[in-house]
Amino acid sequence: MNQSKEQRILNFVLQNAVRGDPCSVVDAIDKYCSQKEWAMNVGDEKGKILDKTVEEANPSVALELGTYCGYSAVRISRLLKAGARLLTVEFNPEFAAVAKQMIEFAGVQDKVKLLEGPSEEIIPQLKKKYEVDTLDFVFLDHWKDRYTPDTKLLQECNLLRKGSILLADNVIFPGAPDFLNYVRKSPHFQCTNYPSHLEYMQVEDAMEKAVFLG
Ligand SMILES: O=C(NC/C=C/[C@H]1O[C@@H](Sc2ccncc2)[C@H](O)[C@@H]1O)c1cc([N+](=O)[O-])cc(O)c1O
Ligand SMILES: [Mg+2]
Repeated sequence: MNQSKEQRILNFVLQNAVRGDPCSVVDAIDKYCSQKEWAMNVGDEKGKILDKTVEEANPSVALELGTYCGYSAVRISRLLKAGARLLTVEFNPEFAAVAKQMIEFAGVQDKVKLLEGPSEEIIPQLKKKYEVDTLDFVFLDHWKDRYTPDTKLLQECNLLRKGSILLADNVIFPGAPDFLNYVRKSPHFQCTNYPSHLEYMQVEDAMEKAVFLG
């Protein structure tokens, strides 16, 4: 049975990155996806915006929606302080299997918990089943039409606190117009837009930071 693109990306990492070195894993994925096969990793240009926002948040508990191959899970977790953790949600079992191996090869498995299932089911379980009080940082990079309902769900489940930082990928391309509308109009969020480019392409894109005001 022939390999998926995600398996080819993982194999390239296993052959070309250094086990236990998250930066080498991130660099290998970027090398493969810029030179061989495009894939929807956040990439290095937007990845640098992600890095800065994670450093600003300095989270004890972070959530990622949309693990895919694990690129941003590795990128985020490499910046986490001792004892901090990232919960990442993926509902496609093939992608989750690749991401699990990517996370373990990078050596960040003690910081990252991959939760398999749809975000709308997992978010309401975070407090009781995953012992979360509130989230310090949330990276939204899953289906773009889920950004708004899941942001509302995070609020309804009391998972955000004054100062919680949400960062959304792709608000220009493929676009998340209803999310931009929702957070920019809401009195509960202070928003900042970070223009950038689509990963590995010369297409305009942007990330949106939305800080919860309580
Ligand atoms: O479509 C995009 N991303 C959707 C991502 C989806 C990821 O999240 C889950 S969906 C899910 C659902 C519910 N809960 C958890 C995960 C999918 O299995 C995939 O792993 C996208 C597309 C482009 N592009 O150029 O077309 C560029 C990007 O940067 C993108 O992020
Ligand atoms: Mg994306």
